[in-house]
Amino acid sequence: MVDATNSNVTNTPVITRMRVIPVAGRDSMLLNLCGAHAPFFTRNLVLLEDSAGRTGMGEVPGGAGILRALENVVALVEGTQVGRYNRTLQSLRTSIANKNVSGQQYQVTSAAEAAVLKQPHEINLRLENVVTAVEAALLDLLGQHLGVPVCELLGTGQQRDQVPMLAYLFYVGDRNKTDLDYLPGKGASDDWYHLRCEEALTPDAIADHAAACVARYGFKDFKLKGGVMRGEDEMAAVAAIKARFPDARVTLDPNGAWSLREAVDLCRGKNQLLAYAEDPCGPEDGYSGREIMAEFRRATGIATATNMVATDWRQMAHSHLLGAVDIPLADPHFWTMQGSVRLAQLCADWGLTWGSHSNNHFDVSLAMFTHAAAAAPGQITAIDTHWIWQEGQERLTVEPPRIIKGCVAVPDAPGLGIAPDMERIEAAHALYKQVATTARDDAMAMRYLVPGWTYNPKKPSFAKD
Ligand SMILES: O=C([O-])C(=O)C[C@H](O)[C@@H](O)C(=O)[O-]
Ligand SMILES: [Mg+2]
Repeated sequence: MVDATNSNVTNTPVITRMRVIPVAGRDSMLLNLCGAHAPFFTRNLVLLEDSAGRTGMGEVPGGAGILRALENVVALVEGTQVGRYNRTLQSLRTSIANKNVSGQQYQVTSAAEAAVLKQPHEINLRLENVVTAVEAALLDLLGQHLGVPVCELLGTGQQRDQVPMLAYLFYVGDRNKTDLDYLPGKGASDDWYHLRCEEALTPDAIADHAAACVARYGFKDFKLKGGVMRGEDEMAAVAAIKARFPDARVTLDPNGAWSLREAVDLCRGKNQLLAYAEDPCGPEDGYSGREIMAEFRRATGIATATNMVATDWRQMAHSHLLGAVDIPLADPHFWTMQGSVRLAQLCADWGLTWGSHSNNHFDVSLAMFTHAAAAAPGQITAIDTHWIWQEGQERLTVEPPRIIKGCVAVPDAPGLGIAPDMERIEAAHALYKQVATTARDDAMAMRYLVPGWTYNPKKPSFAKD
């Protein structure tokens, strides 16, 4: 019998250093139910160095809570073997679960998070964010050690060569009405790099954004962030996109801002317009978001997607019993890379469709999304990415994955297929130190457009009364 403790069977490289680096990047004035994105977003980066001289990378949402939790687990990661990554991740889970994290501050950056934080699942999400940052970097190192891409190490291995991404469109506020440090765009007036910094509040302007994205990235799928204008106006914007790109799959995500009645009235009979509806409604009148979404689905026959009401395994089980969600958006940042692929396997076997949610992110996360989606079996929906709002001006890697014809090609290179650009990382860290306290305060930015504005989860943020 082989002795599992024998050093001969555990001679993979050892983690010699774990660095946790909070970073910031620039953003446009994107509108959502929570307000308007401020000019900067933050992320937490993990860099793991091993005894073979390699570096592995992981990226997760920003915020002081995740940062502190990552710093607290450094001693559990340094000195461990790359090949024993599951053991290391398990020790992280145990350590974090045993700590009382409820007293820590968590930075709310989205309507989806705001809704989630009202529920006890807050702690799970944070735990998984912390685990994912280390998991991604460990898998990156293991892939490099074995000479295989990360997607080969997930689930039943690589399922596709190309990962479809969607054009994630937003209404954009007028940065000139603020004294905040938003960057102006560049290039020709119809180019995406220019348009993404300009006000876009009408269906025509949104369709122009869609066209500019198609010209630059070749997307075939679109998502409009709703919960901003009146529901009718947002549906008109979807219709404007569809009029320009009749074959496109388009969805709208008001982050549960509509009541069930409004959602049904807006969407019933609109199957030609909406490929699926993302969180059209949420909890109301004592019924859970899952129950209300199930009613919406029965009343309209339109498939539903969510990153709000089926965000962990327990919610997923209830959601499935109710038939509430067709497309769980299993963002690997809060499901973990392994967990997200596990959910994809379940989707393939149960007749559901896997997809992923996103938040503003850098190129490390783009690579993580790509590998998780590459390992997702069966039919998947084009995955969310905010990268189009950063691409061309932000990067932390030497050569970020590229979106071409609406897809990212799965890298053949070992690991995540990316390499850190330390100069860019140091610059993003220096920016973080300048802006961390105000980054992604969506209400603050919205108050420049609507004085005295406050968040109401059931009222579109920019709709006139
Ligand atoms: O699908 C979603 O709900 C999201 O992408 C959440 C994000 O935080 C989005 O609302 C945003 O970036 O404003
Ligand atoms: Mg969503």
